[in-house]
Amino acid sequence: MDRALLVGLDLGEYDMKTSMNELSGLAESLEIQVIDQFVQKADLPNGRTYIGSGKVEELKKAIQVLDIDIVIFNDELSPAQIRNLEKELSIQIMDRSFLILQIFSKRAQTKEAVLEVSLAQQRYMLPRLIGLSSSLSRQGGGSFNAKGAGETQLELDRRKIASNISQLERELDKIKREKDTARKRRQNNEIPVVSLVGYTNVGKSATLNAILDYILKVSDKNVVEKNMLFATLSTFSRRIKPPKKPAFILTDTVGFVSRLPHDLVRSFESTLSEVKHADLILYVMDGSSSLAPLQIETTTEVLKGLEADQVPHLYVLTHKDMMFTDHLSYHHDVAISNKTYENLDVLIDKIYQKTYGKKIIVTLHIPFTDHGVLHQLENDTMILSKVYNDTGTQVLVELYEKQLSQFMTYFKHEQIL
Ligand SMILES: Nc1nc2c(ncn2[C@@H]2O[C@H](COP(=O)(O)OP(=O)(O)OP(=O)(O)O)[C@@H](O)[C@H]2O)c(=O)[nH]1
Ligand SMILES: [Mg+2]
Repeated sequence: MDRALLVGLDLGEYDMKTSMNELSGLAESLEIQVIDQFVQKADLPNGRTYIGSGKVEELKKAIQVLDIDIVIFNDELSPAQIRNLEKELSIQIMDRSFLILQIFSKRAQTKEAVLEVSLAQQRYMLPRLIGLSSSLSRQGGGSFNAKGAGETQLELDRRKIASNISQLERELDKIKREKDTARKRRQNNEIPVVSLVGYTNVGKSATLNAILDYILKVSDKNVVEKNMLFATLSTFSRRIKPPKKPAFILTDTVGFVSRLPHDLVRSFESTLSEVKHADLILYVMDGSSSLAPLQIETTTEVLKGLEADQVPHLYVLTHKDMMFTDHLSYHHDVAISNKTYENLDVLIDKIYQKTYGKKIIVTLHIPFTDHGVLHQLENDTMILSKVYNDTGTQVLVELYEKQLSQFMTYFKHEQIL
């Protein structure tokens, strides 16, 4: 197991303790052992080495005394900063972006996620090749033509990466087009799409599983839910059709973390485009965590970047079974438990109100010739009464406002409640 030192620069932009703890969690999920943390207060990062020269000296000593293998920085470093730090500390340097990319790379399973992570990694690498190649030629050292050979190699590497990037972009574009077609087909069916979004490990996948189990009585779990960062890296959609109600599509997707690497968000365009086209977004927060408000801030930021912040939404707190009462003061529409299923019915009700509108009671007249319609009403609405007459069936049904358009030709009148 690699032994790591974490380094953070406190520029007063965010809560340092929380952020360093999160970095520590990220490192641990790559099975890196965190030995100690260094935080320096500063007005600006040092252009050459990110932290000040005094701190670099201090780090050098700590690396020896604590027998450290990697130094991890809580920020994205410039190519020059990586190169200079590597030179001065003679040790492997990782920045926050690289660390997150590594985790994604380890977790990616579907073809789409694997391609997206590779694309993000190649995009991250391209401007950093100089740093990497200088450390390579240092290792090779001594050759009389080292500099020239290094430059040629650099050019070759650069071309290779650029060609990988366009290859990956092409493959992902193909997947995205297929998904667009599937989505259009769904939109034509007018089934609303509801997307679960939020910070990593807050309970998005668990919410999908709980709804499947509670509403549909499908007890075999459908998506992986795990107490680990970035358990889900691909989108998974399930059609949810409770008895006597219309269907909707529920989509689980990749979780966020604060300051997600820009390359990563850009590369996950195909996966995240689902969110942008959703009819309703469920902002999921862990109600048992004091970090919930911070997590929702991050989620809102990412959604803004995806131009998905205008989509109608609901704030959902999970972990109600483990929640401190004061956390109920977090702004939310519903607090649920995916363990006891408390309030899942409330959540479902709210999802219907947001996607299908309010409930109404109407009288419809279905001629005998359109018998299939009665069957559909039995399935998708609540039939309150039925009277047969000479020409067909007069039915009193309770349904959602937006369902009515399908049955408009049979409409007689609405009952005012
Ligand atoms: N007690 C309790 N545990 C929950 C609840 N919701 C989720 N969990 C647990 O929290 C952990 C994380 O849940 P996931 O559903 O995997 O989280 P996620 O948001 O999908 O995470 P990523 O896929 O990493 O983005 C799992 O161990 C769940 O079983 C809840 O309401 N109560
Ligand atoms: Mg998940």
